[in-house]
Amino acid sequence: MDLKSFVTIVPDYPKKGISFKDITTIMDNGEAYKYATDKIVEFAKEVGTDIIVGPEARGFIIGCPVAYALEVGFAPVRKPGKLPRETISVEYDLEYGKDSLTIHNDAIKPGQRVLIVDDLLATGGTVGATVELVEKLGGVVAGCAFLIELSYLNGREKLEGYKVQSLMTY
Ligand SMILES: O=P(O)(O)OC[C@H]1O[C@H](OP(=O)(O)OP(=O)(O)O)[C@H](O)[C@@H]1O
Ligand SMILES: Nc1ncnc2[nH]cnc12
Repeated sequence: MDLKSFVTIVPDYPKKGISFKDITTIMDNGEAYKYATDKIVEFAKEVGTDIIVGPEARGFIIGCPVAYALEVGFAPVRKPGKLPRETISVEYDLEYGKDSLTIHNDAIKPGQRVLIVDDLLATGGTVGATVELVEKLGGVVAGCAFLIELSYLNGREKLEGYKVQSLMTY
């Protein structure tokens, strides 16, 4: 399947002046959504996965069906103040801004193999912070999977030494 044909490019994303890659047109097509999910499931099996971790909000949309298909758990990574129990947090840079991410401090068991899943790799700030959160809890990052990688932003440099899969590159 030509997954790229389901991505909608918004050339001048309002106010932020970036070329936005809209994945909602993958998700609202059952076949495309399943195809993308199945590809990440294959990668998850290859690297060995005990649990999926995904950053809000689009990481949930991609990560949860992968967890369901693998019959493993999903642990959410969220912006501060959203998770109800005790968390650990890490600061990170976005392509357009700065923020922190948090995870429940008991979400990952030490030694668990974690697949980090998100819709898109841009500067790598989000995934870099997510890797840090997982490792702080004693998890082993088995790999990182994305639908889209914006290679011109060099986010992969933040993932040196980790297994990375992107289904589409721009
Ligand atoms: O590699 P980076 O430069 O960190 O950018 C990638 C992140 O940016 C977007 O999320 P955003 O923070 O916009 O939140 P959203 O998923 O809630 O829209 C996207 O879903 C990734 O998580
Ligand atoms: N260019 C982009 N398109 C969609 N989501 C993004 N998140 C960060 N940069 C993005």
